[in-house]
Amino acid sequence: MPLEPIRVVVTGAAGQIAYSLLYQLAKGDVFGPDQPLYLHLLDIPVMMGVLEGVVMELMDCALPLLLGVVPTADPAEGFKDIDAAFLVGAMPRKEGMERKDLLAANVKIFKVQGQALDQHAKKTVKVLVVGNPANTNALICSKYAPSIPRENFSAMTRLDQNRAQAQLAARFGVGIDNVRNVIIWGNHSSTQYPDARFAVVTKDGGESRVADSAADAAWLQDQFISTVQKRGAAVIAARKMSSAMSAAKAACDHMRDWWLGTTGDKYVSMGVISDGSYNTPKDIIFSFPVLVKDKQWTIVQGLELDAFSVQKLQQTGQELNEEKEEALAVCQD
Ligand SMILES: NC(=O)c1ccc[n+]([C@@H]2O[C@H](COP(=O)([O-])OP(=O)(O)OC[C@H]3O[C@@H](n4cnc5c(N)ncnc54)[C@H](O)[C@@H]3O)[C@@H](O)[C@H]2O)c1
Ligand SMILES: O=C(O)CC[C@H](O)C(=O)O
Repeated sequence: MPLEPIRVVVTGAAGQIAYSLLYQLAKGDVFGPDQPLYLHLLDIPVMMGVLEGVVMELMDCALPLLLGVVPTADPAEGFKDIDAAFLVGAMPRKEGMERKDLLAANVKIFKVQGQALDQHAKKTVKVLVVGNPANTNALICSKYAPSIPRENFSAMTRLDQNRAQAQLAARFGVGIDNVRNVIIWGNHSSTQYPDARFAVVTKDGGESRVADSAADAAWLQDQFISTVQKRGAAVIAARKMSSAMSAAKAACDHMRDWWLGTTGDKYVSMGVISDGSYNTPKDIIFSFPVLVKDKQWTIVQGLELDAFSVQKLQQTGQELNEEKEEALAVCQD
């Protein structure tokens, strides 16, 4: 039986992340090689000319799964009957800015899009927020879409997870697939806590916990964490533009695992609504290790936190609480 087509929206569709993302979506990398889809491309009116070019290119890719494209500047049309949403459209930060400096500029976009999702999307829609500050934008989006379950909103920390996994693979001299269960806790910001204490490396046919390697202990606690925390800024400094290819790949990884499920005991990090697990503040979008089955995520429980980790989780949780307060104030203006 052929699968029913789905509708997927990408906002910021004329921007640089979308330029990498759309091809991967349209060729079946995320929803599966047999899943036909319609792509809704939302951007702002001034970008409609550029978007026309993107539509031409998608057509010229000649991809069998892509049944149609809906380019628009109207959120009502963009979010109509949507099954999955990639909310990318927002201003990226420039050199010297913190991601939270974007808050005032970007958070109102997510209020409007939350309202449009609430009115026009399917109630089962899975929403991935990429635009920064991603965690707080996701929270605001969910707040303004009260008819959609809060569990259906997530923020992207998969790029941080991929960065952490790549750092470990390079350090331990193994392929990327031979590293699993590194965790990103908290905010997609420089307070995030990349945690390798439970990460497992497969090498020469055996498995070992990276944390058991005494030779790497200082590196893990220091350079590893700061490299991952500051990687976005390092890319901006080098490229003079924020990460795009790797961000698009991470968005695909995030949504694919949410849509199709995780495998075995291999967990992934997603920014999701906090239920207070691991003593984190409730009702913020906090990145946790999760497992996914039947399109539902559950937070991995029972991981032991040492004093260092407790302090790191507190710090990033506090930043998210502060962002939340500021965002709520901006939305009331
Ligand atoms: N979570 C992450 O890991 C991660 C990684 C990389 C980038 N980002 C963030 O993703 C966002 C997009 O980055 P980019 O490099 O693609 O930026 P970009 O400037 O190339 O593209 C952004 C696009 O969004 C559009 N846009 C602006 N307001 C909009 C609105 N209200 N509705 C629809 N579209 C709108 C713009 O017109 C533009 O085409 C930034 O906020 C960036 O910081 C997040
Ligand atoms: O703002 C940034 O840090 C750059 C975009 C993105 O958040 C990233 O992690 O690469």
